[in-house]
Amino acid sequence: MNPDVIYLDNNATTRIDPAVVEAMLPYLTTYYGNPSSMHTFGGQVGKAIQNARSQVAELLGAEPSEIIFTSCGSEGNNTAIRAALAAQSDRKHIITTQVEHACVMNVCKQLEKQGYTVTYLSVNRKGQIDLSELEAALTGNTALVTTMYANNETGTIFPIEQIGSLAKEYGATFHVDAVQAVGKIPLNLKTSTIDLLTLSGHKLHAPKGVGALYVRRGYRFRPYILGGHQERGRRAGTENVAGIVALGKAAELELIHLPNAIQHEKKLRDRLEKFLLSTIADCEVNGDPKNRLPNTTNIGFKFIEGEAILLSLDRYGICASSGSACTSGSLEPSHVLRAMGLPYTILHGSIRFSLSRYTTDADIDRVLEVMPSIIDRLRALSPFNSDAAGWLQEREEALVK
Ligand SMILES: Cc1ncc(COP(=O)(O)O)c(C=O)c1O
Ligand code: FES
Repeated sequence: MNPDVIYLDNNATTRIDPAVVEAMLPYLTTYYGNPSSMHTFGGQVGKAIQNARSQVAELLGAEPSEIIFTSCGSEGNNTAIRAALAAQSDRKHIITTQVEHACVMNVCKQLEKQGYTVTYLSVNRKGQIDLSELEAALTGNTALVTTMYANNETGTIFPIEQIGSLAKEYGATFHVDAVQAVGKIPLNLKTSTIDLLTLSGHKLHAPKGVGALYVRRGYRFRPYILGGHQERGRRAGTENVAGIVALGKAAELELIHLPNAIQHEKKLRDRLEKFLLSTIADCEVNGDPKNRLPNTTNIGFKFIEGEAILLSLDRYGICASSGSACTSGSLEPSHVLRAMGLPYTILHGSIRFSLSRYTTDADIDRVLEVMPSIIDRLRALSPFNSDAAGWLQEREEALVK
């Protein structure tokens, strides 16, 4: 591990567990056969894939036959949405939320151009949806309800089973983007209303470029990538064997680590949050404090730019983020925080710290040591740190009302 880096950006990606690297390496060197080949050399690789399938299934409380390996979370989400629409091709309505990841949002935008109607459920100041808005939107024409399990930016967890029960009442498919939930909180799909669920390896200490899609047994699944017969004809393409073995191992390790990791991350996250809120003026937590991932905190510091905070933290080797990795750099305020209706002054000054089981007390101590002076310095430089700021905020609050 790079000893100079304090890595608090685990919702963007995670460190690969050394045991995962060890498990995958033989499939990049010795066992390079094609799992579809007839010979024993290829066949043993096929067995490794089946083993990984069982490991991923076990983490989710699913059956191995319910797991399809994919190349990433984005592929899983694209596949799930298209599969749901193909399963009920007479229905032309989709329900999603205003805070989804780009790989759901942009598919929905495209589907609108292709004749589908999409309802984007709003969220409140905590980033929570209103179930009555969902109920009012559902009709017999709704093919799909697709929501995330937990938000990548704020960690807010949606009431998944309640959403699923409503979707079922109207015969709609329920797809969940659980990329940020798997490996962070326990899931049990045995007793769930979820039909399709997406996960991504690089968010749970496996490498980038591998993921999985859970498809409930009996679901009329239509493949998205057509070609050979891999994954029982449900996802064509020669398998990323090393990546799949890695994902299997990472899933197995999550089952072992999860209970302690939750306690560990929550304790450190809460300490970080409490200290910052009590020592720095004009800052607040964005998200739902009661229903939130244990590893995530998103904090808005009024009157300064989040990007400036990140650059200052970067000078100390501290990695955090604002918005999501794929939209950062655009200087556009996050669509998630915007949908939550946050005032302009917080919207631009919000940053996310996301922890993992590798985060240490010393990491948090270092952040606490440097943050107050970073914020003081930036506020002293800020053109908003004057009467103008108060005026701007009042004007905005008046507009919101
Ligand atoms: C909520 C959510 N969905 C989907 C994705 C996409 O996953 P991947 O990077 O594996 O394509 C991400 C990752 O950034 C995410 O945070
Ligand atoms: S690809 Fe991960 S945040 Fe966008």
